[in-house]
Amino acid sequence: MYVDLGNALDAEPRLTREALDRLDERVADAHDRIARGREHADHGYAALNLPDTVDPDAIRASVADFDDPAAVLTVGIGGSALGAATLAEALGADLAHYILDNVDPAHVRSLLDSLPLADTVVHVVSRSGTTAETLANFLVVREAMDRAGVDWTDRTLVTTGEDGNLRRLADRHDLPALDVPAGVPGRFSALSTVALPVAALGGADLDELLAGARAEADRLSGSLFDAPAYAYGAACYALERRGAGVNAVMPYAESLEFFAEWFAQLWAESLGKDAVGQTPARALGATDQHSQLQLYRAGPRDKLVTLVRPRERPDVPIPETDLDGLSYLGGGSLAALLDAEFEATEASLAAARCPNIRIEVDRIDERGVGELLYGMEAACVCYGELAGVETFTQPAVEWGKRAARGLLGGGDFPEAEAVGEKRRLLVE
Ligand SMILES: O=P(O)(O)OC[C@H]1O[C@H](O)[C@H](O)[C@@H](O)[C@@H]1O
Repeated sequence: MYVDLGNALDAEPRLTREALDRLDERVADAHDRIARGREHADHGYAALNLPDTVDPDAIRASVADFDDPAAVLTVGIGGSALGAATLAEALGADLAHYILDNVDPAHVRSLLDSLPLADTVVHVVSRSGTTAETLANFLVVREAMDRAGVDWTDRTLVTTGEDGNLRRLADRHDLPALDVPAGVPGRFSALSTVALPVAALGGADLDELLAGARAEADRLSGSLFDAPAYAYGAACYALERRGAGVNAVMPYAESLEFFAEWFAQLWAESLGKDAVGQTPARALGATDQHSQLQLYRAGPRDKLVTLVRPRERPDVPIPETDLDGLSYLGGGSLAALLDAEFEATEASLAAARCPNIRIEVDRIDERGVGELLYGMEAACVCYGELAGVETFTQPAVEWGKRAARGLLGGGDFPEAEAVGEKRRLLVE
């Protein structure tokens, strides 16, 4: 992964090269803490060991019996869905991958009506094994398969923790079940049993994916100037402290659209604590040049824009045309056009002194995606160390989960009482 910080310097909010040099001493300390955490496989830090601790053979074996399914359905939410979505979109070009994360009944019904259930593999994922949305959706999927005369126990793979309702369900029906690795929070689990089965079903080379992640791990060092992941994490932290409370992540690749969503959870849930944090915004180049870019360039000076692209991509030629005014396009190619748009956006932000950072991988292939996901995770951990937050917890999310569970009669949760204390000012 390549990280270019040039346009992040001396913009507005203002980060100087000298400030980065000073921050580098703290990055060295952060790196020591991260290295120690990895060595002891402490909670969260263990995620950065995944390229070495995950067993790709076991993952390949877990999907080997599902030969060539027409579709794969991931039932999970948050970190238990977005990693699979990211990998499937980036690498599984021929894989028909669907996600059931939300419990919007209209969506669930229409998706189940359209899926070839007899030929669909269902991967149910929940680290805790208790998440209401995931368990409810799975019960609905099971029943839909039953009604369609499909033996769902033959079509289901589970990934979950040691105990919890999903583990009990898997045991009761003797379903194939993979373990969520110990010490790895959901949003850091893409390179594990949580998302790799879908990548394997899509024909991705898991060894290369992990090799990409390992290459990025090997670049972690005590200086942000030698470690692309730390360069990104530290620059984001420094810019946020100076007023860039928003980080708009804009990949110039359609197959990285889910990556931006995955990143949003990683950044928001890990770093949004103690009145600290950087709000992730999702954009897509070149599409959002024609919508959101206006705000990024000319709106409040509270933003960093992260531009992401592969250095090489497959191409499509643009046919020649004799239409005046279009001749500059004819004979060119879509990749050249997209790259020109990328360069132009970067330059337009720089000219307006809006801080932006360029992140590149060689290609959107297993190696590139492994580098990118691992690099962003390490960047996030580095940011968390510098900010002094508990990167690996999500108490605000848990609060809401308990309130919802209490409301549904799933136990005695005092958080549910807040529902009665809400204020209203209804205008009809
Ligand atoms: O994997 P699960 O236990 O079902 O959790 C799924 C998601 O639930 C919560 O909302 C957590 O805050 C997320 O970090 C997690 O990814």
